[in-house]
Amino acid sequence: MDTILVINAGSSSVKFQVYSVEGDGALRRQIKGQMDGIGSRPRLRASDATGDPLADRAYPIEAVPDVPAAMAVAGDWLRDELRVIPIAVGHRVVHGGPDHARPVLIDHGVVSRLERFVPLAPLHQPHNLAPIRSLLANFPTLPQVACFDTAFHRTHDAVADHYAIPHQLHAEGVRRYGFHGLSYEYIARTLPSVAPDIARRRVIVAHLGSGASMCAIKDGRSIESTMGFTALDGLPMGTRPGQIDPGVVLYLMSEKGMSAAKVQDFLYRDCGLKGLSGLSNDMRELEASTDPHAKLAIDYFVYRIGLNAGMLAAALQGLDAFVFTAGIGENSASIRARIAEQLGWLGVALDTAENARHARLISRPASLLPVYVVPTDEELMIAQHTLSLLMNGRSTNPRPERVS
Ligand SMILES: Nc1ncnc2c1ncn2[C@@H]1O[C@H](COP(=O)(O)OP(=O)(O)O)[C@@H](O)[C@H]1O
Ligand SMILES: CC(=O)OP(=O)(O)O
Ligand SMILES: [Mg+2]
Repeated sequence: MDTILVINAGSSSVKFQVYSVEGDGALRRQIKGQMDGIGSRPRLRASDATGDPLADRAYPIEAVPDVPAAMAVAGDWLRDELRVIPIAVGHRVVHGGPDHARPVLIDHGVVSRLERFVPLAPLHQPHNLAPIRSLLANFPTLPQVACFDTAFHRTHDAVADHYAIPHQLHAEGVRRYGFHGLSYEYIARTLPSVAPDIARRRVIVAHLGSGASMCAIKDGRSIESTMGFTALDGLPMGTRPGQIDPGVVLYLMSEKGMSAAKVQDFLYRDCGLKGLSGLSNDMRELEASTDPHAKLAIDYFVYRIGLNAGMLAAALQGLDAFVFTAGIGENSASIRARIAEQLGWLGVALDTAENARHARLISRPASLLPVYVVPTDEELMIAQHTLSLLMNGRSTNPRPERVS
Protein backbone atom coordinates (compact mmCIF):
# COMPACT_ATOMS: atom_id res chain seq x y z
CA MET A 1 0.00 0.00 0.00
CA ASP A 2 1.36 3.45 -0.97
CA THR A 3 1.21 5.77 2.02
CA ILE A 4 1.94 9.41 2.81
CA LEU A 5 3.17 10.31 6.29
CA VAL A 6 2.29 13.75 7.64
CA ILE A 7 4.17 15.35 10.53
CA ASN A 8 2.83 18.41 12.38
CA ALA A 9 5.04 19.60 15.21
CA GLY A 10 3.23 22.28 17.24
CA SER A 11 4.45 24.03 20.36
CA SER A 12 3.03 21.46 22.79
CA SER A 13 2.40 18.40 20.68
CA VAL A 14 3.52 16.31 17.73
CA LYS A 15 0.64 15.21 15.54
CA PHE A 16 0.95 12.66 12.74
CA GLN A 17 -1.27 10.94 10.24
CA VAL A 18 -0.71 8.21 7.68
CA TYR A 19 -2.82 8.22 4.51
CA SER A 20 -3.07 5.56 1.85
CA VAL A 21 -3.18 6.73 -1.75
CA GLU A 22 -6.02 4.89 -3.45
CA GLY A 23 -6.12 3.83 -7.10
CA ASP A 24 -8.33 6.78 -8.00
CA GLY A 25 -5.85 9.19 -6.37
CA ALA A 26 -8.05 9.69 -3.28
CA LEU A 27 -6.49 9.85 0.16
CA ARG A 28 -7.73 7.56 2.91
CA ARG A 29 -6.65 8.10 6.50
CA GLN A 30 -5.14 4.93 7.99
CA ILE A 31 -3.54 6.19 11.21
CA LYS A 32 -4.08 9.34 13.25
CA GLY A 33 -2.04 10.03 16.34
CA GLN A 34 -0.39 12.52 18.56
CA MET A 35 2.08 12.81 21.36
CA ASP A 36 0.97 15.56 23.71
CA GLY A 37 1.71 16.62 27.28
CA ILE A 38 5.33 16.94 26.17
CA GLY A 39 7.49 17.94 29.15
CA SER A 40 4.60 17.46 31.60
CA ARG A 41 2.53 14.29 31.12
CA PRO A 42 3.65 12.74 27.83
CA ARG A 43 1.10 10.51 26.22
CA LEU A 44 1.06 8.81 22.83
CA ARG A 45 -2.38 8.15 21.43
CA ALA A 46 -3.25 6.81 18.01
CA SER A 47 -6.20 5.29 16.25
CA ASP A 48 -6.78 3.42 13.00
CA ALA A 49 -8.98 4.22 9.97
CA THR A 50 -12.16 3.34 11.86
CA GLY A 51 -11.17 5.29 14.97
CA ASP A 52 -10.30 2.18 16.99
CA PRO A 53 -7.33 2.70 19.32
CA LEU A 54 -3.91 1.53 18.16
CA ALA A 55 -2.00 2.93 21.13
CA ASP A 56 -2.54 4.83 24.37
CA ARG A 57 0.70 5.00 26.28
CA ALA A 58 1.86 7.31 29.03
CA TYR A 59 5.58 8.03 29.33
CA PRO A 60 7.64 9.34 32.23
CA ILE A 61 8.51 13.00 31.77
CA GLU A 62 12.25 12.13 31.48
CA ALA A 63 11.50 9.84 28.50
CA VAL A 64 9.79 12.63 26.51
CA PRO A 65 11.16 15.94 27.80
CA ASP A 66 10.79 17.87 24.53
CA VAL A 67 9.43 17.89 20.96
CA PRO A 68 12.44 16.10 19.34
CA ALA A 69 12.12 13.28 21.89
CA ALA A 70 8.38 13.05 21.16
CA MET A 71 9.11 12.87 17.43
CA ALA A 72 11.65 10.08 17.96
CA VAL A 73 9.25 8.00 20.09
CA ALA A 74 6.38 8.43 17.60
CA GLY A 75 8.70 7.73 14.62
CA ASP A 76 10.07 4.52 16.20
CA TRP A 77 6.56 3.33 16.97
CA LEU A 78 5.34 3.93 13.40
CA ARG A 79 8.35 2.25 11.83
CA ASP A 80 9.03 -0.64 14.21
CA GLU A 81 5.54 -1.61 15.32
CA LEU A 82 3.31 -0.55 12.42
CA ARG A 83 5.89 -0.98 9.63
CA VAL A 84 4.99 2.35 8.03
CA ILE A 85 7.27 2.99 5.03
CA PRO A 86 5.83 6.03 3.23
CA ILE A 87 6.29 7.01 -0.44
CA ALA A 88 6.40 10.67 0.61
CA VAL A 89 6.39 12.78 3.77
CA GLY A 90 4.51 16.06 4.19
CA HIS A 91 5.64 18.46 6.88
CA ARG A 92 4.08 21.45 8.56
CA VAL A 93 6.69 24.20 8.49
CA VAL A 94 5.55 27.17 10.51
CA HIS A 95 7.53 29.95 8.83
CA GLY A 96 7.86 30.19 5.07
CA GLY A 97 9.00 33.81 4.91
CA PRO A 98 8.01 36.17 2.07
CA ASP A 99 8.71 33.85 -0.85
CA HIS A 100 6.51 30.84 -0.07
CA ALA A 101 2.89 31.38 -1.05
CA ARG A 102 2.40 27.64 -1.61
CA PRO A 103 3.92 24.30 -0.56
CA VAL A 104 7.26 23.17 -2.06
CA LEU A 105 9.14 19.97 -2.73
CA ILE A 106 12.10 19.93 -0.38
CA ASP A 107 15.77 19.81 -1.34
CA HIS A 108 18.91 20.98 0.44
CA GLY A 109 18.49 24.52 -0.94
CA VAL A 110 14.94 24.79 0.44
CA VAL A 111 16.11 23.58 3.86
CA SER A 112 18.92 26.11 4.05
CA ARG A 113 16.53 28.94 3.03
CA LEU A 114 14.05 27.87 5.70
CA GLU A 115 16.82 27.78 8.34
CA ARG A 116 16.88 31.58 8.09
CA PHE A 117 13.47 31.70 9.78
CA VAL A 118 14.46 29.73 12.89
CA PRO A 119 14.88 32.96 14.92
CA LEU A 120 11.38 34.03 13.83
CA ALA A 121 9.73 30.81 15.05
CA PRO A 122 12.00 29.34 17.72
CA LEU A 123 9.29 27.13 19.26
CA HIS A 124 8.46 25.49 15.94
CA GLN A 125 10.90 25.92 13.03
CA PRO A 126 13.79 23.89 14.53
CA HIS A 127 11.39 21.01 15.25
CA ASN A 128 9.88 21.29 11.77
CA LEU A 129 13.28 21.20 10.08
CA ALA A 130 14.94 18.49 12.21
CA PRO A 131 12.98 15.50 10.79
CA ILE A 132 13.29 16.97 7.27
CA ARG A 133 17.08 17.09 7.60
CA SER A 134 17.31 13.64 9.07
CA LEU A 135 15.08 12.08 6.34
CA LEU A 136 17.02 13.97 3.65
CA ALA A 137 20.27 12.51 4.98
CA ASN A 138 18.99 8.94 5.42
CA PHE A 139 16.56 8.67 2.49
CA PRO A 140 17.74 11.22 -0.09
CA THR A 141 15.30 10.03 -2.78
CA LEU A 142 12.21 10.09 -0.52
CA PRO A 143 10.02 13.02 -1.69
CA GLN A 144 9.33 15.49 1.11
CA VAL A 145 7.00 18.48 0.95
CA ALA A 146 6.99 21.58 3.16
CA CYS A 147 3.58 23.18 3.82
CA PHE A 148 3.68 26.59 5.46
CA ASP A 149 1.57 28.21 8.17
CA THR A 150 2.28 31.56 6.54
CA ALA A 151 1.30 30.68 2.94
CA PHE A 152 -2.50 31.13 3.26
CA HIS A 153 -1.98 34.72 4.42
CA ARG A 154 0.06 35.84 1.43
CA THR A 155 -3.16 37.19 -0.07
CA HIS A 156 -3.13 40.15 2.37
CA ASP A 157 -3.23 43.66 0.99
CA ALA A 158 -0.07 45.73 1.47
CA VAL A 159 -1.72 47.67 4.27
CA ALA A 160 -2.22 44.44 6.27
CA ASP A 161 1.26 43.15 5.42
CA HIS A 162 3.20 46.17 6.75
CA TYR A 163 4.31 47.61 10.05
CA ALA A 164 4.74 51.37 10.31
CA ILE A 165 8.51 51.10 10.07
CA PRO A 166 10.94 52.15 7.30
CA HIS A 167 10.43 50.35 3.98
CA GLN A 168 13.87 48.81 3.98
CA LEU A 169 12.85 46.52 6.84
CA HIS A 170 9.76 45.33 4.94
CA ALA A 171 11.98 44.62 1.94
CA GLU A 172 14.22 42.56 4.25
CA GLY A 173 11.19 40.52 5.31
CA VAL A 174 9.99 42.28 8.46
CA ARG A 175 6.31 41.80 7.61
CA ARG A 176 3.04 40.73 9.13
CA TYR A 177 3.05 37.10 7.96
CA GLY A 178 0.26 35.50 10.02
CA PHE A 179 0.28 31.83 11.05
CA HIS A 180 -1.99 28.78 11.51
CA GLY A 181 -2.61 29.10 7.76
CA LEU A 182 -2.99 25.36 7.14
CA SER A 183 -5.76 25.29 9.71
CA TYR A 184 -7.48 28.33 8.16
CA GLU A 185 -7.06 26.92 4.67
CA TYR A 186 -8.72 23.69 5.79
CA ILE A 187 -11.63 25.60 7.37
CA ALA A 188 -12.02 27.82 4.28
CA ARG A 189 -12.17 24.73 2.05
CA THR A 190 -14.56 22.94 4.39
CA LEU A 191 -17.10 25.74 4.86
CA PRO A 192 -18.75 25.30 1.42
CA SER A 193 -19.87 21.80 2.48
CA VAL A 194 -20.54 22.36 6.22
CA ALA A 195 -21.92 25.91 6.14
CA PRO A 196 -22.58 26.90 2.50
CA ASP A 197 -24.54 30.02 3.50
CA ILE A 198 -21.44 31.69 4.95
CA ALA A 199 -18.63 30.13 2.92
CA ARG A 200 -18.30 33.06 0.52
CA ARG A 201 -18.98 35.71 3.12
CA ARG A 202 -17.14 37.53 5.94
CA VAL A 203 -15.99 35.08 8.59
CA ILE A 204 -13.74 35.23 11.65
CA VAL A 205 -12.08 31.90 12.43
CA ALA A 206 -10.66 31.58 15.96
CA HIS A 207 -7.91 28.95 16.09
CA LEU A 208 -7.61 28.51 19.86
CA GLY A 209 -5.01 25.88 20.70
CA SER A 210 -1.74 25.98 22.52
CA GLY A 211 -0.85 28.72 20.06
CA ALA A 212 -3.88 30.91 19.31
CA SER A 213 -4.79 33.35 16.57
CA MET A 214 -7.78 34.60 14.65
CA CYS A 215 -8.13 35.11 10.92
CA ALA A 216 -10.49 37.34 8.95
CA ILE A 217 -11.60 35.40 5.88
CA LYS A 218 -13.56 36.94 3.03
CA ASP A 219 -14.74 34.83 0.11
CA GLY A 220 -12.45 32.00 1.23
CA ARG A 221 -9.30 34.15 1.40
CA SER A 222 -7.37 35.49 4.36
CA ILE A 223 -7.45 39.27 4.55
CA GLU A 224 -6.14 39.84 8.09
CA SER A 225 -4.66 37.89 11.00
CA THR A 226 -3.99 38.65 14.66
CA MET A 227 -0.46 37.26 14.27
CA GLY A 228 2.35 39.10 12.54
CA PHE A 229 6.11 38.78 12.01
CA THR A 230 6.25 35.94 14.53
CA ALA A 231 3.71 33.73 16.33
CA LEU A 232 4.07 35.92 19.44
CA ASP A 233 1.59 38.62 18.46
CA GLY A 234 -2.17 38.85 18.86
CA LEU A 235 -4.05 36.68 21.33
CA PRO A 236 -2.62 35.43 24.63
CA MET A 237 -1.55 31.79 24.26
CA GLY A 238 -0.42 28.88 26.43
CA THR A 239 3.01 30.38 27.08
CA ARG A 240 3.11 33.46 24.79
CA PRO A 241 1.74 36.88 25.79
CA GLY A 242 0.13 37.92 22.53
CA GLN A 243 0.00 41.64 21.87
CA ILE A 244 2.35 43.52 24.17
CA ASP A 245 3.76 47.05 24.13
CA PRO A 246 7.32 46.81 22.69
CA GLY A 247 8.20 49.15 25.56
CA VAL A 248 7.89 46.15 27.89
CA VAL A 249 10.64 44.40 25.93
CA LEU A 250 12.85 47.50 26.16
CA TYR A 251 12.19 47.66 29.90
CA LEU A 252 13.17 44.01 30.37
CA MET A 253 16.45 44.62 28.54
CA SER A 254 17.42 48.04 29.87
CA GLU A 255 16.07 47.86 33.43
CA LYS A 256 16.11 44.13 34.20
CA GLY A 257 19.35 43.44 32.34
CA MET A 258 17.87 40.59 30.29
CA SER A 259 19.77 39.52 27.18
CA ALA A 260 17.99 39.10 23.84
CA ALA A 261 18.13 35.31 24.31
CA LYS A 262 16.58 35.58 27.79
CA VAL A 263 13.82 37.85 26.52
CA GLN A 264 13.11 35.43 23.67
CA ASP A 265 12.83 32.54 26.10
CA PHE A 266 10.64 34.59 28.41
CA LEU A 267 8.22 35.66 25.67
CA TYR A 268 7.90 32.21 24.11
CA ARG A 269 7.86 30.06 27.24
CA ASP A 270 6.93 31.95 30.41
CA CYS A 271 4.07 34.28 29.50
CA GLY A 272 0.48 33.83 28.32
CA LEU A 273 -1.86 31.64 30.37
CA LYS A 274 1.12 30.13 32.17
CA GLY A 275 2.64 33.47 33.15
CA LEU A 276 -0.60 35.14 34.13
CA SER A 277 -1.95 32.20 36.14
CA GLY A 278 1.38 31.14 37.62
CA LEU A 279 -0.11 27.65 37.36
CA SER A 280 -0.30 26.12 33.91
CA ASN A 281 -0.37 26.71 30.19
CA ASP A 282 -3.15 24.13 29.83
CA MET A 283 -6.65 25.58 29.68
CA ARG A 284 -8.07 22.36 31.18
CA GLU A 285 -6.06 22.87 34.36
CA LEU A 286 -7.02 26.53 34.61
CA GLU A 287 -10.69 25.72 34.18
CA ALA A 288 -10.45 23.13 36.95
CA SER A 289 -8.69 25.53 39.34
CA THR A 290 -10.26 27.82 41.94
CA ASP A 291 -7.13 30.02 42.13
CA PRO A 292 -7.96 33.70 41.38
CA HIS A 293 -4.92 33.93 39.10
CA ALA A 294 -6.32 31.10 36.98
CA LYS A 295 -9.59 33.04 36.76
CA LEU A 296 -7.73 36.20 35.71
CA ALA A 297 -5.85 34.27 32.99
CA ILE A 298 -9.12 32.94 31.57
CA ASP A 299 -10.79 36.37 31.82
CA TYR A 300 -7.86 37.93 29.96
CA PHE A 301 -7.96 35.23 27.25
CA VAL A 302 -11.69 35.78 26.66
CA TYR A 303 -11.44 39.58 26.82
CA ARG A 304 -8.59 39.74 24.27
CA ILE A 305 -10.48 37.46 21.88
CA GLY A 306 -13.41 39.87 22.10
CA LEU A 307 -11.19 42.89 21.41
CA ASN A 308 -9.50 41.22 18.47
CA ALA A 309 -12.85 40.11 17.04
CA GLY A 310 -13.82 43.79 16.92
CA MET A 311 -10.60 44.56 15.04
CA LEU A 312 -11.12 41.78 12.50
CA ALA A 313 -14.78 42.71 12.01
CA ALA A 314 -13.55 46.19 11.11
CA ALA A 315 -11.06 44.71 8.63
CA LEU A 316 -13.94 42.73 7.08
CA GLN A 317 -16.28 45.75 7.19
CA GLY A 318 -18.93 43.61 8.84
CA LEU A 319 -19.28 40.04 9.96
CA ASP A 320 -21.42 37.12 8.77
CA ALA A 321 -20.18 34.24 10.97
CA PHE A 322 -17.76 33.25 13.73
CA VAL A 323 -16.04 29.85 13.75
CA PHE A 324 -14.22 28.12 16.63
CA THR A 325 -11.49 25.58 15.99
CA ALA A 326 -8.36 23.86 17.50
CA GLY A 327 -7.84 22.32 20.97
CA ILE A 328 -9.68 24.88 23.12
CA GLY A 329 -12.09 26.03 20.42
CA GLU A 330 -13.22 22.48 19.62
CA ASN A 331 -13.32 21.07 23.15
CA SER A 332 -14.14 23.71 25.74
CA ALA A 333 -17.87 24.53 25.77
CA SER A 334 -17.36 26.85 28.75
CA ILE A 335 -14.69 28.99 27.04
CA ARG A 336 -16.85 29.16 23.91
CA ALA A 337 -19.79 30.29 26.06
CA ARG A 338 -17.66 33.00 27.68
CA ILE A 339 -16.48 34.25 24.27
CA ALA A 340 -20.03 34.17 22.87
CA GLU A 341 -21.07 36.37 25.81
CA GLN A 342 -18.22 38.75 24.98
CA LEU A 343 -19.54 38.89 21.39
CA GLY A 344 -23.07 39.63 22.62
CA TRP A 345 -22.91 43.18 21.22
CA LEU A 346 -22.60 41.64 17.74
CA GLY A 347 -25.92 39.90 18.29
CA VAL A 348 -24.59 36.45 19.23
CA ALA A 349 -27.18 34.27 20.98
CA LEU A 350 -25.69 30.93 21.99
CA ASP A 351 -27.67 27.70 22.07
CA THR A 352 -26.34 26.29 25.34
CA ALA A 353 -27.47 22.72 24.68
CA GLU A 354 -25.92 22.63 21.20
CA ASN A 355 -22.75 24.24 22.57
CA ALA A 356 -22.54 21.66 25.36
CA ARG A 357 -22.68 18.81 22.84
CA HIS A 358 -20.09 20.49 20.58
CA ALA A 359 -22.54 20.69 17.67
CA ARG A 360 -21.46 22.18 14.34
CA LEU A 361 -23.85 25.20 14.70
CA ILE A 362 -23.95 26.39 18.33
CA SER A 363 -25.95 29.62 17.99
CA ARG A 364 -29.73 29.88 18.16
CA PRO A 365 -31.71 30.42 14.94
CA ALA A 366 -32.49 33.96 16.17
CA SER A 367 -28.80 34.81 16.65
CA LEU A 368 -27.81 37.76 14.44
CA LEU A 369 -24.40 36.16 14.02
CA PRO A 370 -24.20 32.38 13.45
CA VAL A 371 -21.47 30.66 15.47
CA TYR A 372 -19.93 27.37 14.39
CA VAL A 373 -17.50 24.76 15.70
CA VAL A 374 -15.46 23.21 12.87
CA PRO A 375 -12.74 20.75 13.89
CA THR A 376 -9.57 21.58 12.01
CA ASP A 377 -7.40 19.10 10.10
CA GLU A 378 -4.01 20.59 9.28
CA GLU A 379 -2.69 17.10 8.54
CA LEU A 380 -5.27 16.43 5.81
CA MET A 381 -4.38 19.76 4.21
CA ILE A 382 -0.69 18.75 4.26
CA ALA A 383 -1.47 15.29 2.82
CA GLN A 384 -3.48 16.85 -0.02
CA HIS A 385 -0.71 19.32 -0.87
CA THR A 386 1.90 16.55 -0.69
CA LEU A 387 -0.03 14.26 -3.03
CA SER A 388 -0.70 17.13 -5.40
CA LEU A 389 2.98 18.03 -5.61
CA LEU A 390 3.86 14.35 -6.12
CA MET A 391 1.36 13.95 -8.96
CA ASN A 392 1.62 17.31 -10.71
CA GLY A 393 4.79 18.85 -9.38
CA ARG A 394 2.65 21.74 -8.12
CA SER A 395 0.41 22.49 -5.18
CA THR A 396 -3.38 22.46 -5.21
CA ASN A 397 -5.25 25.73 -5.53
CA PRO A 398 -2.19 27.77 -6.50
CA ARG A 399 -2.32 31.42 -5.56
CA PRO A 400 -0.41 34.19 -7.24
CA GLU A 401 2.75 35.33 -5.48
CA ARG A 402 2.29 38.69 -3.84
CA VAL A 403 4.16 41.55 -5.38
CA SER A 404 4.99 44.08 -2.71
N1 LIG B 1 -11.50 19.85 26.88
C1 LIG B 1 -10.67 20.89 26.84
N2 LIG B 1 -10.94 22.01 27.56
C2 LIG B 1 -10.13 23.07 27.54
N3 LIG B 1 -8.98 23.12 26.84
C3 LIG B 1 -8.64 22.05 26.11
C4 LIG B 1 -9.46 20.88 26.07
N4 LIG B 1 -8.85 19.98 25.26
C5 LIG B 1 -7.71 20.56 24.81
N5 LIG B 1 -7.58 21.80 25.33
C6 LIG B 1 -6.50 22.76 25.13
O1 LIG B 1 -6.02 22.67 23.80
C7 LIG B 1 -4.60 22.86 23.80
C8 LIG B 1 -3.98 22.11 22.65
O2 LIG B 1 -4.58 22.54 21.46
P1 LIG B 1 -3.95 22.12 20.06
O3 LIG B 1 -4.75 22.77 19.00
O4 LIG B 1 -3.85 20.64 20.01
O5 LIG B 1 -2.54 22.82 20.22
P2 LIG B 1 -1.14 22.63 19.49
O6 LIG B 1 -1.43 22.11 18.11
O7 LIG B 1 -0.61 24.03 19.45
O8 LIG B 1 -0.33 21.72 20.32
C9 LIG B 1 -4.12 22.32 25.15
O9 LIG B 1 -3.03 23.05 25.60
C10 LIG B 1 -5.32 22.54 26.03
O10 LIG B 1 -5.12 23.72 26.77
C1 LIG C 1 2.05 29.01 14.94
C2 LIG C 1 1.62 28.39 16.22
O1 LIG C 1 1.47 29.07 17.21
O2 LIG C 1 1.40 27.06 16.19
P1 LIG C 1 0.89 26.12 17.40
O3 LIG C 1 -0.47 26.61 17.77
O4 LIG C 1 0.83 24.73 16.82
O5 LIG C 1 1.85 26.28 18.53
MG1 LIG D 1 -1.44 23.39 16.49
